[in-house]
Amino acid sequence: MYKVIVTDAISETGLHALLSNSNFEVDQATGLAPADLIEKIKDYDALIVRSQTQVTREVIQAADHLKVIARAGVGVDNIDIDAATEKGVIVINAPAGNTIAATEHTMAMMLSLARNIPQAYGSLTAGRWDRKLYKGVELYQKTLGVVGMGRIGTEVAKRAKGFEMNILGYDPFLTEDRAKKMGIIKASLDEIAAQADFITVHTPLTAETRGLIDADYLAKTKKGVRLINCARGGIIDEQALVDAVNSGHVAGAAIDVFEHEPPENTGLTQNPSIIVTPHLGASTAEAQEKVAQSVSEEIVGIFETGSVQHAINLPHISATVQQKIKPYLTLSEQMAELLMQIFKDAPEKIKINYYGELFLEDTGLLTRQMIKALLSFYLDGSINIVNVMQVLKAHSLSYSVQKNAAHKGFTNFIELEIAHGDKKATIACTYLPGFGGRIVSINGYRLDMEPEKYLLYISHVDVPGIIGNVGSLLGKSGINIGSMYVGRQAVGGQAIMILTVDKPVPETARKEILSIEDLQDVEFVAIDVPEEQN
Ligand SMILES: NC(=O)C1=CN([C@@H]2O[C@H](COP(=O)(O)OP(=O)(O)OC[C@H]3O[C@@H](n4cnc5c(N)ncnc54)[C@H](O)[C@@H]3O)[C@@H](O)[C@H]2O)C=CC1
Ligand SMILES: O=C(O)CCC(=O)C(=O)O
Repeated sequence: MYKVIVTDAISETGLHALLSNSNFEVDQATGLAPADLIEKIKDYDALIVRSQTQVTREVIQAADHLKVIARAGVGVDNIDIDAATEKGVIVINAPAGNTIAATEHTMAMMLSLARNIPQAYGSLTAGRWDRKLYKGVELYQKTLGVVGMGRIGTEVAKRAKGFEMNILGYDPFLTEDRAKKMGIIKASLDEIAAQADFITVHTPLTAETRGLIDADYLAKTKKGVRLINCARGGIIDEQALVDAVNSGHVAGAAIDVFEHEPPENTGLTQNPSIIVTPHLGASTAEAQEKVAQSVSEEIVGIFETGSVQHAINLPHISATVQQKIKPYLTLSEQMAELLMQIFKDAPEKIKINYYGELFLEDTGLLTRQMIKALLSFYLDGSINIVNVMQVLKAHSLSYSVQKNAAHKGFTNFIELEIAHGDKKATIACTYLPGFGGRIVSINGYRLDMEPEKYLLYISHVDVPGIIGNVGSLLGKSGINIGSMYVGRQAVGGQAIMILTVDKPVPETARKEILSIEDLQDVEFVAIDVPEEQN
């Protein structure tokens, strides 16, 4: 049973995937004080938040079982991603569920700003009939600058075109071609400043975008410009905006998000030319259901099948690629576990070669899986595919990945090499559709071995009688041999023998086998084999 805690107001219908699954127990506890969250989080496997809950380093460090932090929305600036990655906790979000809601809120803010709707409403409801004061401007044929042409910026641009506005788009990833197809103009920030009547920002808040629209930038804008921020507080410098509005250079602003929430700057929130909403961009019934549904389904997937789609702290891998590399996920991990148990020394260098069709795929997850299996031999169980690269770096270990379209006789082939000083070991695997995974070589010896739970790895000189002697010693210890794989360099030369056995080989039996003449090494290997593979 996995325990999930939801600490912000989330759509109950959207949580259906979790609430209807008997493997999950869901507790809802909104408005927790930071100290209460630190106390409570200890018991939970997953945490779901919106933007209210601050998931700090202290919260993450206190979470003994936490595997997933899910943000039911886009921005993850309320979550300490570095702390989560260090602890091996996957952070996911729901990137697309509230795009339309935030887009429509931006349009509502732009129209309200153009026509002074909130101010006029306030005036009339206060008993005044003031038509002169609230004369507005049209959007028609005005120039709109969209800063950040991602999901929301793009949808805003599409809708603004419906109002027959001229659109200037700025985004490091916006190409001339895409701009042309959308019927907008790719522009620089300065071009937007010089030409735009309205500027709307739709970037995340990053070191680069904090204060992107500051006093210097505002000074470059057209007199009478109107600004909208439905993205993140801080992209437009609040005090610079207030000053520019009060000076009359900026005609007005519409702000949904603030540097501190709830906002502290009354010059901003009580300014007659600035309209404000309390972070309502994503607050529609539809968006809340979609984001809750997205994170719920993904949490079920992570715990039940290991599939991750919207991880912030893992490389993104599309569903199609996940499908293609799936057969290799367990196999590559088993191969690395096996190699470590016969190699024993901590690897100082790790080399991974992908051959065949895998050459074309994103193999980042397989690389992480193998390195995790190697390092887990010496490091504690807290290492996982989320934090493995950090652990690797912290131990100053190097790894390299090479890809080669050549097949090496198989459609796909993965080779793993580890080294400690001058000592080296290699292993390779392939996947045969219809037959399953196979280890096809160890230290240069060719094999055709199905990974099994318990193995005995023996290196010896190729002389008669070894197999019989090993078999009788195992029999004496009541250990049954399931199958046997042998490989040799030359008749009478170096050879290896791998036996699959039905139960663990006790250390006394291993030592007895090791004393057989012409036998150099005997290692008992236990690898993680899922039930369905047995
Ligand atoms: N007010 C609200 O309730 C909501 C706010 N948001 C916020 O809206 C923002 C945009 O969300 P999405 O469009 O879904 O994100 P997105 O990731 O699809 O788009 C962001 C775009 O910003 C661009 N960008 C990054 N740095 C930039 C820079 N320095 N200059 C120009 N462009 C830059 C990126 O290239 C990307 O195309 C986010 O901050 C998100 O947190 C999203 C939903 C609701
Ligand atoms: O959950 C919310 O209401 C805030 C949405 C938001 O800001 C986001 O998704 O980035």
